[in-house]
Order: sequence, then C-alpha cells, then structure tokens
Amino acid sequence: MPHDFMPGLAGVPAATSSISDVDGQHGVLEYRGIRVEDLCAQSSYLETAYLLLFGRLPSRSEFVRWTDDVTHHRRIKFRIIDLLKCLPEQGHPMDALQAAVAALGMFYPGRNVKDIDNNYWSAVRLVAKLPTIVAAWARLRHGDDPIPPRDELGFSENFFYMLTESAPLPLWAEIFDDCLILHAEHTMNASTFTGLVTASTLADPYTVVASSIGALKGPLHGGANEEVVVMLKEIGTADKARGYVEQALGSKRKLMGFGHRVYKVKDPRATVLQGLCQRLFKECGSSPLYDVALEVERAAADLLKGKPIYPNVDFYSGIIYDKMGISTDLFTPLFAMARVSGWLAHWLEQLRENKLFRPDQIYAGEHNRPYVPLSER
Ligand SMILES: CC(=O)SCCNC(=O)CCNC(=O)[C@H](O)C(C)(C)COP(=O)(O)OP(=O)(O)OC[C@H]1O[C@@H](n2cnc3c(N)ncnc32)[C@H](O)[C@@H]1OP(=O)(O)O
Ligand SMILES: O=C([O-])CC(=O)C(=O)O
Repeated sequence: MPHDFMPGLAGVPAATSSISDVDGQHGVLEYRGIRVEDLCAQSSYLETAYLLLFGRLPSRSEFVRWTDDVTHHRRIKFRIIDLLKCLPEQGHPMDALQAAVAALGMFYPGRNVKDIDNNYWSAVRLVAKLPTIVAAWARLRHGDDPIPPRDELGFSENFFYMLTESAPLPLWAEIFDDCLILHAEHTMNASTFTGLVTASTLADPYTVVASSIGALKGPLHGGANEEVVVMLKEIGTADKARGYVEQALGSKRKLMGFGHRVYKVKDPRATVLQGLCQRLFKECGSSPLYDVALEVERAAADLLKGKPIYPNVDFYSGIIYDKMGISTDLFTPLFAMARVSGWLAHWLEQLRENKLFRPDQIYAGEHNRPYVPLSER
C-alpha cells in the first residue's frame, strides 16, 4: 500500500506509549503523567527511573529495594576496566561507553527477554553501571585508577565521588540529580527509536542500550550539549554573541542547542536548567558562559523572529556541568547515564507487544541495468 514519504519520519507515530508525553505547542513534558518540573522539585533520579520503568511511583518498600538493588550493582568487573584500558585515551568517551556497555552483555548473557525477573536485573545493572563506566573512563584516560563506588552515597553523590574522589557539595548533588531527571526520557527521540528498532529484533538489553548510545552521540541529538559549550567558549564574551549569531544564521549554520522537532516554544527543560544555573551560581559564583548564553538567546530571539526556534535541553545543561568542573566531552555520556532509564522503559514496553520494525522505502533507482564486465569499464 503506498504511503506519503515523511523525511525523518516527522510526525509519523512509531509506537503507542504511556511512558512520557510532550506538548510541543505549550512546552509541557510529563513522565507517566507527572510534569518534569514536579519531579525535579520533589523526586530523585532513582525514583524517577523507577517511575519510568515500572509505570508508577514506588511504595516506600519498593523504593528501598530498588535503591538497594541499584546501589549493590554499581561495581564493574575488572575485565571491563581492562577493556577500557585498551582503548585510545584520546578517543571520545561516548565510544568508550558504547564499547563497555556492549561488552557488559557478554558477562550477563541471558538471551530470553521474556524472562521478567532477568529483565528486572538487566535494568538494575544498566542503571547502576553506566555512571561507573563513565567515571572509570574519565580517570583511566588520564592514567588514574578508577575509584570504586561507595554504597553509603546516593546515586549522584556517588557519581561525583567516583569522578573526583570526593563527595560533592549537597547542592551540587541535588542540582546534578535534577539534571539527570530532566534527561531521563523524551518520547520517540532518535536514540529511543534506535533502541526500539534493536529491541524489536529481540536483541538483549545491553545491545539495545549500546545502539541507543550510538544514536545519542550525534551533534543533532545528545551530542549538541558538548557543541553548545564549544560554541559559547568560541564566542568568548557576551558582547560578541550577537555578531556570532548574525554570522551563523547568515551563513545558514545552525545554532547548537536551539531548535527541536517537537517543541515550537522554549523547551521546558531549558527553563528548569536555567533555574538550576542560577541556584548554582548563587552559591558558587557566576559563569561567563552563562552570560554569553543569555546574549545568544536574546540575539536568536531577535534574529529568528517568526521561526519557532528556541533553546532546547542541550543549551543550558553544559554550563552547569562546566561550572562543576566536568570535562566538556563527558556531557553526552552524562545524558546517556540519565537516558538509560527511558531507553529501558521503552524496551520493556516494546517487549509487551513486540512487532519487528521493518518499514518500507520508496525505491528511486534504476531497474534492468546490464552488468558491464570490469575489463570494459
Ligand atoms: C536532546 C536533543 O536531541 S535536542 C536537539 C539537539 N540538537 C541541536 O541542538 C542541534 C541544532 N538543532 C537542529 O539541528 C534542529 O533544530 C533539530 C535537528 C534538533 C530538529 O530539526 P528538524 O525538525 O529536523 O528541523 P530542520 O533541521 O529541518 O530545521 C527546520 C528549519 O529551522 C532551521 N533551524 C532548525 N534548527 C536550527 C538551529 N539550531 N539554528 C538555526 N536554524 C535552525 C533550519 O535551518 C530550517 O530552516 P529552513 O526551513 O529555512 O531551511
Ligand atoms: O525529542 C527529541 O527529538 C530530542 C530530545 O529533546 C531528547 O531526546 O531529549
């Protein structure tokens, strides 16, 4: 049956889902019906991950069990650390993360994705171990030993501890946890769709997550958070922002961290992230990058008048991570650490009524061409 071709599948539903919803006209994002602003104000990343994965907020005892399970699965096998040691230290951390996650699956080879108990433990391991892999790689590439997790530290606190060998200020852990909540899920984005296609072949969840990590890396998707800070540093000072934006738009270059397939207003996550920037700066002093970013947003609003192109989630997140001393090339791995719960929620949902993804194409090539032997070409 012929259908209209929609480049980039824009507006084409790829699944029926009850995990999250975006109202792109009004700038509303809900996870399982709860607004992200409310989750940031009242929940934690781990509780939000449970909500996404299992469809509702946990009871007290469920939350204790989930937290204990994740906490006790943070360690990674020394052979994963050996694998990371073999990778080129100048390589991108997203590639190291993807390789390590794919390799994790070799240690936990349960192939039966219909086994609900096995699936629970796969979700626990992936949520628990991604931060350990990211922190281990961040240290190993500089010749430092990885720092093992500490069970008495919360999810975000422990990540900072594994990265820096010291627990963060409580405010930093709180703000970082909110960043993870904001990045945890976002309907049928490119990396979730990638994971869903992989899931539909009944591949194991480590392969699903490894394929999603690959899609997240690109600069049109999660990789934009790194590009934004590169751009802000290149601009340098707020007074140069307008000229930069004029030049970029004049030469049809995209502003990184702006625009979205679904949002036709400012991404609500960008607004929350700005609030987090302000809380952080109140305690730790301002960031010149933030002043440049505000000016870029102002200039873009003037120059793009009439076009629905506003800051997205990637615009302000890196400014927070940069202020916390995290290297720019770790920003997209931080996104993956958070988004793994969304990817896995979609994996579990897909398995409930799986149908292999196998879309069609419109063939635009030739037919019946003669084969010309090499000697005659
Ligand atoms: C977590 C995330 O993935 S959020 C997105 C992160 N990505 C980025 O920030 C990269 C920059 N942004 C973009 O490339 C795009 O906005 C996307 C890929 C996110 C979504 O875009 P799409 O829905 O595919 O729209 P598309 O790229 O076709 O753009 C439509 C129009 O808006 C313009 N536009 C879109 N984004 C931008 C931008 N960031 N800067 C300038 N112009 C833009 C395009 O040039 C195009 O203009 P035209 O109609 O005059 O040719
Ligand atoms: O929804 C999208 O296309 C991209 C996005 O914002 C996300 O994945 O968080």
